[in-house]
Amino acid sequence: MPSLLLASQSPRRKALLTETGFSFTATASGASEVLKDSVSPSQAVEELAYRKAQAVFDAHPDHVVLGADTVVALQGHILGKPETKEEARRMLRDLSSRSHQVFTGVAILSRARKVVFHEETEVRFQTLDEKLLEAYISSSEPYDKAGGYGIQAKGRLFVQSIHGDYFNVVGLPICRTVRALQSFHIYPSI
Ligand SMILES: Cc1cn([C@H]2C[C@H](O)[C@@H](COP(=O)(O)OP(=O)(O)OP(=O)(O)O)O2)c(=O)[nH]c1=O
Repeated sequence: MPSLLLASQSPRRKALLTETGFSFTATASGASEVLKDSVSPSQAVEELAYRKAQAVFDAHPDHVVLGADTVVALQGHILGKPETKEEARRMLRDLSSRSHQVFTGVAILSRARKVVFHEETEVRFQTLDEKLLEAYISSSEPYDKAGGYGIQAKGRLFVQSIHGDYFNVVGLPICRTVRALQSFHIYPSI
């Protein structure tokens, strides 16, 4: 059976794959995440997922390599990870009382096949309570996450509704990923 390499150091992606029953080895890709400004959210996540997978595949061509990338998009504009408290505050205020889209791109590469796709989930935030917002941005949670929140943790306090694959928001669209991995003869154990 081919063995799976995850081109990611994201703790969420590792946990999602493990909980779903996959065995794999995780390795950092070191791929550049710089993109042209004109690129759309769906193009961005597919391109970055591909770069991450390709960087690891180049070093391990006998494996099946999976890369992924997640961004939040508000009215077509990409929100990455906030670097400062001010940036996190601004991002979360922008998301307040509105719907945004979470895009995750996935690339799976082997010698025999290449599969690249993205999944989109719509998330609506309730009107943010200023006290909760200040407490949230004073925690460490927003800073390694696209859009500055984590739906799987305290960030769920802001979420009014979601339409689409929940796991896509956390960082990996499990349903489509499982199907795609099957086409590489990689199956979860149950
Ligand atoms: C919106 C949202 C994003 N995120 C995370 C998923 C991704 O890990 C992160 C977006 O950053 P990515 O650049 O996609 O991934 P990463 O840097 O964490 O890991 P790697 O490049 O090694 O694969 O935001 C959540 O955990 N919860 C959420 O609700």
